[in-house]
Amino acid sequence: MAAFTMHTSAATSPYSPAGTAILLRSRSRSYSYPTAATTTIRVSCSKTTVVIGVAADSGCGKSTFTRRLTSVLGGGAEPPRGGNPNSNTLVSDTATVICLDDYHSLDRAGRKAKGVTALDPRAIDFDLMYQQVRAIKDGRAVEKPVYNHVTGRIDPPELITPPEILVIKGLHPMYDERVRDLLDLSIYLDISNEVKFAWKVQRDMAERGHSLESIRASIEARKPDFDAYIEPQKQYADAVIEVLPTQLIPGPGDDEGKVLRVKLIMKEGVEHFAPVYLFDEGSTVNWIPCGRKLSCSYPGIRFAYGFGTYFGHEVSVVEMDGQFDKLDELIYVETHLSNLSTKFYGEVAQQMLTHADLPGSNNGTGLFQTIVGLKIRDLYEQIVARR
Ligand SMILES: Nc1ncnc2c1ncn2[C@@H]1O[C@H](COP(=O)(O)OP(=O)(O)OP(=O)(O)O)[C@@H](O)[C@H]1O
Ligand SMILES: O=C(CO)[C@H](O)[C@H](O)COP(=O)(O)O
Repeated sequence: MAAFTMHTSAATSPYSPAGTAILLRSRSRSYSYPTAATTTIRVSCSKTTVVIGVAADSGCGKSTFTRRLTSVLGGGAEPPRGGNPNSNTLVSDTATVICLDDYHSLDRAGRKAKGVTALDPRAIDFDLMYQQVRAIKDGRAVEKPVYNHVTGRIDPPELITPPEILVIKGLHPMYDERVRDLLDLSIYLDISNEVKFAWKVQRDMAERGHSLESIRASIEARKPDFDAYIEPQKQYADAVIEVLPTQLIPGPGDDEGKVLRVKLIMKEGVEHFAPVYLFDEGSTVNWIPCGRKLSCSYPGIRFAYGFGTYFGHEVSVVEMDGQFDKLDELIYVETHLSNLSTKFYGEVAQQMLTHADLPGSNNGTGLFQTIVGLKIRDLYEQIVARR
């Protein structure tokens, strides 16, 4: 159920530190962390690991998003050299992406024996997840376990050294309060049931030979735990990319789930994260860009911009329904969006063209993932500059 309403209420920043400073020293920096009595945070360091959380159900675009993100950050992302061929980690010059599946405390057989799904917190070692993310943020390397998706077992650990940006992607990056508090920005990819089903069919039926019935059964089997443990995390997200069926096709709509209505919901008041807007900040806008400058075939394209509340937080929302015919014309749309955190004119369009082969490159999923990637780069640069 969508939690976005057009009322207003007080914004709450997830970052409201309070406490007395305790000085900790790590390899290349010194920090002072808050405890219970003052609001002082003193930080001086030569190296900073910014931590980003990306949450979504399985098969909902986390890997696609992190590929776009590492590209925006620069340099190719690859599994650790010479390591486990089934590693779930990606390392680039700037960022390391770890997959939280690696913190499964129960392997596939263990989950089966106990009758719990991979979404159930009992299958996850949150203590270790917290300790290791905390350590990396503090500039210390860790030996992280590896969950092997080929064998379904937990492999020997791999070394993770502190990068400039650590992305933790998976089912539960915002589930545990201790881990959540380590995040400098949190993203939730909110894929509606209809679209999730269409994507699963596309991947698991076309590419993996599963039957329609087995795909339906697997989604149904995970749904209670998804509703209980995964979806509630979206209330903590600083940005949500919500993917819904189109409203541009009347009647039964688009039953292949190819034409999508995508919303970028951005919390107000988040440090270093200024929401993107269309035309005029704070107004309500409906825009059909099709015409001389943007080619649109049926069913066209519609943008909207407005604000409201999401789980009690003030938010701005940019929405795109439909798909682009010609990606090189996207620059026309880009010029009407502000606060994009681009470094040069046309950077969004350039990123979208570079990754035209990734799923969602012709619609709002690719557009908003790219924009969130640029915002993360900007957030990182602001944090480093401040420190
Ligand atoms: N924006 C999109 N548009 C269309 N299909 C998409 C989109 N994003 C993802 N998909 C489909 O979902 C599949 C899974 O995407 P991706 O690997 O990025 O998800 P994931 O959350 O990392 O999955 P997993 O957790 O299973 O590794 C893709 O192969 C594609 O079929
Ligand atoms: O939801 C998942 C995470 O994306 C996987 O189902 C979970 O990690 C278990 O993996 P596998 O099915 O390979 O044992």
